[in-house]
Amino acid sequence: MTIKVIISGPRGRMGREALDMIINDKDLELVACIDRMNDGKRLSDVEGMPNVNVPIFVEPNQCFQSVSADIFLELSIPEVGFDHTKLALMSKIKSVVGTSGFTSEQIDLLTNIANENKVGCIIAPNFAIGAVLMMQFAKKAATYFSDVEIIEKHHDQKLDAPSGTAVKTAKMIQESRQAKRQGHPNEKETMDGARGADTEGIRIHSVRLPGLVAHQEVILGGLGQTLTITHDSYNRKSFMTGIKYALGKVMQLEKLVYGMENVMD
Ligand SMILES: NC(=O)C1=CN([C@@H]2O[C@H](COP(=O)(O)OP(=O)(O)OC[C@H]3O[C@@H](n4cnc5c(N)ncnc54)[C@H](O)[C@@H]3O)[C@@H](O)[C@H]2O)C=CC1
Ligand SMILES: O=C(O)C1=N[C@H](C(=O)O)C[C@H](O)C1
Repeated sequence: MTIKVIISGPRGRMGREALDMIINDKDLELVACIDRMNDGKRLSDVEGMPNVNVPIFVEPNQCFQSVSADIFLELSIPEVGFDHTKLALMSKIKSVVGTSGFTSEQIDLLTNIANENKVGCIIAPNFAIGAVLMMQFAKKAATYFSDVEIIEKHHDQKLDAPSGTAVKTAKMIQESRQAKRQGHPNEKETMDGARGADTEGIRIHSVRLPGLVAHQEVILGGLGQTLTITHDSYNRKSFMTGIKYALGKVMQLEKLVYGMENVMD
């Protein structure tokens, strides 16, 4: 039996790559798309899209009520991704969420909906295996180095800052160390933002430049030494193995899991 997938954001950079992955995988079947335009059209009617005869919906609820699907794959924009996921879970459709930029409160709300309805959901700040390992290594390193800063670097079309990966990395590091104010106690910013965003003392610096895809450095400092843990995604294929893995894993879940590290064997 194939796993039936609805994808949100099919014309985006991630959506387009995920469409190809799903279409070429014998275990997966694309059954519908949610987009901000082309309502009522078939995917095959849209220029530049693969020749697959599935419906496109602008209204997520109309899609969830009329299409039989196993999983909703959210890859659109932060502004709508939360509502889409909430509606999918309320319709008892398992969800895999790649879209970043959700607040902690939004993640808590989705967790409650998924867990109360016993519907599987994976929110993956980063699907790339190397990025997940980078976060785990950073968490481990922070048990020895309590001073740490994060530099995340992305393409200049990214809507949210800091990145979902940086936020999750900081959360994982916070599990290994006490909240700590870093730097000189009397330090002052003479230009706003010079020290980056502050999350329980961990500073996150966001770089946005054309030419970049998705990159992160976690720099840990100790007496006379630093340790830098780096991950680079050079293209969006780097995320596809993780998406395929999450689609398989979420089928076994009846609750929400935040982070791929929590479903990796
Ligand atoms: N978790 C992960 O490993 C990764 C997550 N991302 C995240 O995935 C999301 C998508 O990234 P990209 O593809 O680079 O962005 P993109 O800007 O290329 O694509 C977003 C797409 O969403 C569509 N969209 C806008 N409103 C919509 C609506 N109401 N319904 C359905 N679709 C709508 C846009 O038309 C666009 O085609 C971002 O939040 C990004 O941060 C990106 C790469 C990896
Ligand atoms: O927008 C992107 O491109 C990416 N977004 C995710 C994030 O916010 O961490 C994952 C990856 O970094 C690519």
